Amino acid sequence: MRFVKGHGTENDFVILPDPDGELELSAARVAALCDRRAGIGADGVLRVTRTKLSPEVADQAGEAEWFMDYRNADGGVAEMCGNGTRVFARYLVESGLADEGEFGVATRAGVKRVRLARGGGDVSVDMGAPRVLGESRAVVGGRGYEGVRVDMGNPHLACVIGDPVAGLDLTRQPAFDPEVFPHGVNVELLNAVGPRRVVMRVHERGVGETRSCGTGTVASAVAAARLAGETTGTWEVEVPGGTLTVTLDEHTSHLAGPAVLVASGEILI
Ligand SMILES: N[C@@H](CCC[C@H](N)C(=O)O)C(=O)O
Repeated sequence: MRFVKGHGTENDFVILPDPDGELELSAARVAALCDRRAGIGADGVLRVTRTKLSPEVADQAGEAEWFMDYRNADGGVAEMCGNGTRVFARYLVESGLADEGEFGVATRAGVKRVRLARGGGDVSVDMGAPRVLGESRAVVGGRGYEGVRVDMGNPHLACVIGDPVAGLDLTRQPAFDPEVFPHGVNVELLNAVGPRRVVMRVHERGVGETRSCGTGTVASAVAAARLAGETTGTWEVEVPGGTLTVTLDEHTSHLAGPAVLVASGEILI
């Protein structure tokens, strides 16, 4: 089986081309591919398949030829992945499956419009309107942090905190209220470091700490904006793997940053 490896601000993915929808992708298979010692290593898998061949998203086929079937490193299915969408778009354009410019990508959270040029540069994606659902609490290293619940298609709890995020221990899943998040949650911890500039770390559901999370950066911008009494504007979100730009307007949100393909090969396991 062929694969391509790519990343967006070091949120990394194994890309599996499956144009005819023939691949049986079990959770165990995904976890084996994402294993950083016995496999290729990645935060998740992006299966590239035709929308019209995928019953769960076939209604999006008129707007998006290709479906990003995203799986977390533990093998679980997630609704949406912001960096994954950008890397997926990069793969489609560089492999000739889509033309540069703007086009739709089908996801479990609906069609996402992406914009990019062939050969490099930023990939931007219209992430849709973040839904603020209220507040909740995460506990990290015995300390509780209040945060904002943001639905980006997938669940987030974004906490603007006073402690420096650099000192946090994110080797374990932060504790959260399972009644509020029955399907788990991605937890972002952030410091406001300047006007519309934040530093963020994230513990992703189904993965662990990652070096970036696109949906998480949008949730973080929403949390920082609320604290500043703002609803629109452009935020720079520094993550361990780089910097992403998040723009919030009245109707939607945009995420922009680099998306890079680094290798391709044959899977032997
Ligand atoms: N890294 C992603 C988010 C991937 C899904 C997440 N772990 C979940 O389970 O919801 C991003 O860039 O958004």
